[in-house]
Amino acid sequence: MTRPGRFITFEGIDGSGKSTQARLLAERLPDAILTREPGGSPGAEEIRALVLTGDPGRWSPETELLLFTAARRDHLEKRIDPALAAGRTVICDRFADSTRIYQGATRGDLREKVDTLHRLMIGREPDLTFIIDMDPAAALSRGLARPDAESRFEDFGLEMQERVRAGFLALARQYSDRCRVIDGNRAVEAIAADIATQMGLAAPG
Ligand SMILES: Nc1ncnc2c1ncn2[C@@H]1O[C@H](COP(=O)(O)OP(=O)(O)OP(=O)(O)O)[C@@H](O)[C@H]1O
Ligand SMILES: Cc1cn([C@H]2C[C@H](O)[C@@H](COP(=O)(O)O)O2)c(=O)[nH]c1=O
Repeated sequence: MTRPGRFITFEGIDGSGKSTQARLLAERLPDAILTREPGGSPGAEEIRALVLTGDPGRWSPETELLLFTAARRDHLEKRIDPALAAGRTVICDRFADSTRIYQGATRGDLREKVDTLHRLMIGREPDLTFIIDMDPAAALSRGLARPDAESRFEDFGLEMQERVRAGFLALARQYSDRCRVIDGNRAVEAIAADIATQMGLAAPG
């Protein structure tokens, strides 16, 4: 019988190094698929383009919540659930915790709606979540320096990043069974070694 795979997510503020660390972990696990949100399936990538590009004031927090949830539902159906059912490890760069923080507690105060939609339409929680925590000013300057920066949420600036960081730290306390806070104010290799230890892997060589 196939053993259901493990579902591992990376969360944190924009520019904290989530994608870098998710990729490095995926490279160490031969059975892993690496994916991201919003996106990860063709339909969800289309929704990503809709929600992350264009005028930052285009969507209300409520509409954003619906768009991110629709993208997640498609991603789950088409990619995450089939991979887990096949016994693979799924490593996802952001998942429902981002909705809890951005739409639920930062851009809007929609916690109840976020929880209700999650229960009705998603239902899945990660087995393990790495929250990459770092100084928002440093993360913001990293992000803004990237030529490919597409996260329009970076436009909301430092104060927003600080609120998001506080939100993720509070979430880590709330879901302490699955969340591990990782100090992201370090070199890439040191962070990767920390994550490898938490995973029970040998430090990267
Ligand atoms: N520990 C680190 N030290 C210095 N630079 C880093 C570190 N980790 C990542 N970077 C660089 O910072 C930038 C952002 O990294 P990355 O894309 O991994 O972050 P992210 O959290 O996924 O960002 P976003 O959420 O905005 O997509 C990249 O240019 C990356 O090379
Ligand atoms: C999943 C998800 C994401 N967001 C925000 C968070 C980021 O600012 C962008 C995604 O950009 P990244 O470069 O891929 O990190 O979207 C959100 O507001 N709600 C969500 O559910």
